[in-house]
Amino acid sequence: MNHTETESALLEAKNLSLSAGDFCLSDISFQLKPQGYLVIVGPTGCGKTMLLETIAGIRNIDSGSLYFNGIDISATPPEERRFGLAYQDSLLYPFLSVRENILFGVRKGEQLEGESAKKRMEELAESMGISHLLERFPQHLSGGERQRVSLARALMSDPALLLLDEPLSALDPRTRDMMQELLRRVHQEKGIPVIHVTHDFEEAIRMGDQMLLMREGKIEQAGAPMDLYAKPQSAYAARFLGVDNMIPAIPDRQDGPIVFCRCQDGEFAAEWHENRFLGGEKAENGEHGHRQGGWLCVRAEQLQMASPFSNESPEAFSRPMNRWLSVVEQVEMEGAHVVVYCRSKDAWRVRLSSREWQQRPVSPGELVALTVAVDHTWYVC
Ligand SMILES: Nc1ncnc2c1ncn2[C@@H]1O[C@H](COP(=O)(O)OP(=O)(O)OP(=O)(O)O)[C@@H](O)[C@H]1O
Repeated sequence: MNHTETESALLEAKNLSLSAGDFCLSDISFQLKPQGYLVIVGPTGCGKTMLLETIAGIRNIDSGSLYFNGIDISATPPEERRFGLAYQDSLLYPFLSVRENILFGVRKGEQLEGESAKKRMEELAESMGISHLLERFPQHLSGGERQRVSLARALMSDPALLLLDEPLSALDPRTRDMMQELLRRVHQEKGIPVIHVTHDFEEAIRMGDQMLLMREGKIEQAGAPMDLYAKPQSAYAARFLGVDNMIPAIPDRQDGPIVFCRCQDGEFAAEWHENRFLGGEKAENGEHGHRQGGWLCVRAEQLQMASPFSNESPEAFSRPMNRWLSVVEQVEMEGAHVVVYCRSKDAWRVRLSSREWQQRPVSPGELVALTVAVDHTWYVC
C-alpha cells in the first residue's frame, strides 16, 4: 500500500482518469477534508455519477490514484472501502420490505443479522422518521419516504464515507427541506463525511462546505461554495451558477487585477481572475464585431439603483464604481425580493430586498442610475 503525501485529507483523488464508451473522466484531482461535506455539481451528463461510482469502487480507474486516510485504495474492492452509497432513484429491492431493505445493508451484499443489527436498524428508522413504514414494500412509498429508506440503508453499514447521488431530486420543496435538514443532522451529529452529487447549485450552496463544478468529465472550478457563487471564473461556471447579468464585453486594457472592458453601455472596470483573454468563447450575439470577447458579470443583488438626479447612496461612492443610466422596463415581485428589469443598450436585472423596494419603488419607463462596485464586477471568458 502506498501512502499519499497529503495526510491531512480524508479522501484524495490524484489525476484520476477513466473512460466508459465515448465518455471519459480526465485528470480529476481533489481533496475531501475530514468530516467535510463535498458537493459535486454540474449539468446532466458531465460525469458526476461516474465520479461517485469511481470513488465507491464500482468503476475501475485507468490512471491516477485514490487515497483514503492516506492509504491508496485505487484497487480496493467496493465492499472493503466501507462507503455507503445512496442513489437518486433509491434502487430499493422491490420484493423486500423496508425493514429487509435496510437490513440488507450494502456490505458484501449480505443480510446483516443479530440483535445488534436489529437494534441499529430500529434506531436508524426512528431517526429517519420511517419506523411506521418498516413492513411496507417500496412500491407503496412516496418519493421522500423511499429516499429516507435509501439513506437508512446506506447508513446501516456504518460507512466511513457517505456517497449520495442526487438524493433530493424529484422531491417536493417541503420534503426536500426536511431531507436537507436530516442530511445535515446525520453529517454533523454522527460526523460522517459526505460526497453529494447534485445538479442544483442552490442545494450545493446550502449543503456543502466544498464544491467541485464539473464540465464534460473534468473539473471546471473547485473551492468553497460561496466563493464559487460570488465569483465563477468562466462563462460556463457563471451560467451554471446563475449569474443574472452576463453582458457581452470586449477587454481593452488591463491594470493589475482590473480589466477595462467595453459593453454597449460603455466602459466598465472589472476584476479579472485569470489570464484567459486568448482562447475564450466568442461573445454569443456578435454585436461587438469580430473580436474575441467575454462577459462582464454582475449579480443582480449587487446592482444598486438610484435616481439619476440625486446623489443617493453616498456609501456606494466611497469605493470605485461603475455607473450608467438605464430605463426600468418591468418589475417582478418575488416574495422577499423584487426584480427590476432595466434596459439601456444592454439589458440588466436588479434584485432588491422588499424593504429596499418599499423605500424607493420605481415604475416602468423611469430613468435610473445603476451602479455596481468594481469588486462586485468581474470578467469571464
Ligand atoms: N458504461 C457506459 N458506457 C458508455 N457511456 C457511459 C457509461 N456510463 C456512463 N456513460 C456516459 O457518461 C456520461 C456521464 O454520465 P454520468 O451518469 O456520470 O453523468 P451525470 O453528470 O451524473 O448526469 P446526470 O446528472 O444526468 O445523472 C454520460 O454521457 C453517460 O451516457
